[in-house]
Amino acid sequence: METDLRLESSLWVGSKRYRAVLTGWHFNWTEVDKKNRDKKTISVPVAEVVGVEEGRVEILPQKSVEDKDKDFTVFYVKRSSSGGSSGLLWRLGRTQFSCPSRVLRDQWTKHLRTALKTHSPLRPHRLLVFINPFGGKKKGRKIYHSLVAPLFELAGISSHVIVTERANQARDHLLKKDLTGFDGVVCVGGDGMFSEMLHGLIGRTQQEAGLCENDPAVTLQPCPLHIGIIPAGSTDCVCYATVGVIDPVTSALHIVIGDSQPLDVCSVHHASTLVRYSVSLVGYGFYGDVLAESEKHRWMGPLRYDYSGTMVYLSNRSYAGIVQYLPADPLLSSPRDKTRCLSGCSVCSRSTERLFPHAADSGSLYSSNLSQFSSDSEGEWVSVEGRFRCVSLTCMSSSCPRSPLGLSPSAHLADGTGDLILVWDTHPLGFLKFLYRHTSTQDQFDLPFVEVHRVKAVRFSVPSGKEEEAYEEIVGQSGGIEEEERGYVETVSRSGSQQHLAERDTGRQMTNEQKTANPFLCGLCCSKSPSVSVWNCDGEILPFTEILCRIHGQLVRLYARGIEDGTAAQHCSEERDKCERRCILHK
Ligand SMILES: CCCCCCCCCCCCC/C=C/[C@@H](O)[C@H](CO)NC(=O)CCCCCCCCCCCCCCC
Ligand SMILES: Nc1ncnc2c1ncn2[C@@H]1O[C@H](COP(=O)(O)OP(=O)(O)OP(=O)(O)O)[C@@H](O)[C@H]1O
Ligand SMILES: [Ca+2]
Repeated sequence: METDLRLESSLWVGSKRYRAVLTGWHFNWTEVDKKNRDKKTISVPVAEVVGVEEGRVEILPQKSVEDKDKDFTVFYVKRSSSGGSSGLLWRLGRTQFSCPSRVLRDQWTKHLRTALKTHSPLRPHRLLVFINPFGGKKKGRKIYHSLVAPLFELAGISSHVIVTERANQARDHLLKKDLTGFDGVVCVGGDGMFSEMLHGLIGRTQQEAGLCENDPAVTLQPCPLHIGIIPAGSTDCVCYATVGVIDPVTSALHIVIGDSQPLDVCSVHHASTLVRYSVSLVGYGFYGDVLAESEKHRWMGPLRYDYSGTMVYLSNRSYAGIVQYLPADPLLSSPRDKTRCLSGCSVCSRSTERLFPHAADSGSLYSSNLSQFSSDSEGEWVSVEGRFRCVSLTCMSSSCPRSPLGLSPSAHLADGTGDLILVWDTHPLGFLKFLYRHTSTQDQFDLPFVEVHRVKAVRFSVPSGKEEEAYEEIVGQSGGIEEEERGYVETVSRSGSQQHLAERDTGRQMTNEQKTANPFLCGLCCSKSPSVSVWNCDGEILPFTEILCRIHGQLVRLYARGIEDGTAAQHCSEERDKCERRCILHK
């Protein structure tokens, strides 16, 4: 195959002559000039070629073709530094080549297109795109049509575009409508839109596999369709943590070339019922309170989090809780090992083999009880009880512009584990120090009141008496809660089985239980500190306090490749054949 695809000839770019070579994996061109003594070569991996067109072609600001019959144009991924973000920006590179004859031109275009098909098997041909017209600065439509659609067209991708008219439309579409022929789904929006893709695709996949999502012990079926995220929200944490930059063109190029990044997902259950899925944060205490408070100030836009964060910090709260966790195998990795999960991470690659040892035979999908979450090398459930400033569980680093290394800088995107961060009650300055360290490279876990554990599952409950106490507080303040306010949990009938999914618009519809759990919504400045907080699940308030979380390794796949480290990318371009994508030591 390799030798079949090899092509070598002289080509011209402008007035300069080049020696161009296409091997199976790379397309290189080197200027044939005595002055080019160190033989500087431009080398593009075939997997990063976006498209090949006959003639001299431009696509921006609009497509134009000058049909010179000895010319062809190659479009490819070009990297540039992102100035501050952790990853690299991708741009569309373009080179117009001239051949000595039309026959040779046709040979080049044919060989390049065959190489693309052979070496990029996951490139999408047909995509289902959902645009949230109200996400972020309400620029979703413009971003898609001006920056993304031209790239899809260039790459020969046909897309079916749906501009949403209501919340959960995209999720419902993925759950119920015909998805035949699509290779992937794309959301143009923020974390909330991504969450709709997540719930729609996971739900649909389990429904088709006949699996019950409510049972935390069931091994869920990984989703066959890839998810692409075009960031256009006010919070784009999932995009930032999986690509390293928030940039629609970079994300569109990852989609076009069919990059594939598996992602761990956490299922959150209450009383044998699935409540939600999460990829970035399941947080109680501080992060729950910030979210609850911020719902009242939506008009402030993204600033509402800083305002609410300050208000909640000043209210100086801590909460009693019992946290039980199932540790992951400590021999595989540690949340304090100072590594970072980067593109091609070896910890995640090894996890793929561990998580799917017999990918071919789909043996036993069920395990009968929670103890079977763990293998022999992993420990037993550990239980701790006390007062916490916050309890956070994250499946990945959860890096974002506000915190460039994230909640857990050494967490992995696809290792089948999550990091549980316990911040015990402490004095206000200590807690401020903890928060502040998220904004720099200082280790937020190197504090005496902070613990971090790599886990596979977590249970949370409040010591007996606390929930009743909280209920008394609310009833005392509000004069009681009306019965008709019940009905927060939506019942969805799927393939004959009744499943409960918590409705998304939590700030607007709440049960008694949630009101009980959320005294914040009754005013921040209560005379007495509340006994219970709420859970923040990827930006949604959960209607329950007692939950069980389980991490499902590599349940979904994104059109991404993890964060590319600047120095590693340089190394790759110089020594591509030897380049091993890996986790490198952080700092
Ligand atoms: C002194 C500076 C401290 C800065 C502390 C920065 C910590 C930043 C940690 C960011 C963690 C993001 C986790 C991702 C969650 C997403 O799945 C979710 C959906 O988009 N976003 C949120 O829930 C939105 C949650 C947003 C939480 C923001 C918290 C901001 C706290 C500001 C505290 C200021 C204290 C000042 C005291 C004088
Ligand atoms: N047409 C629509 N009308 C109203 N809400 C919608 C619509 N389409 C999607 N949504 C909902 O809007 C929510 C927020 O959208 P998204 O995440 O794209 O933007 P965002 O600006 O980052 O969000 P947030 O306001 O939560 O920060 C999503 O949870 C989604 O369910
Ligand atoms: Ca993980």
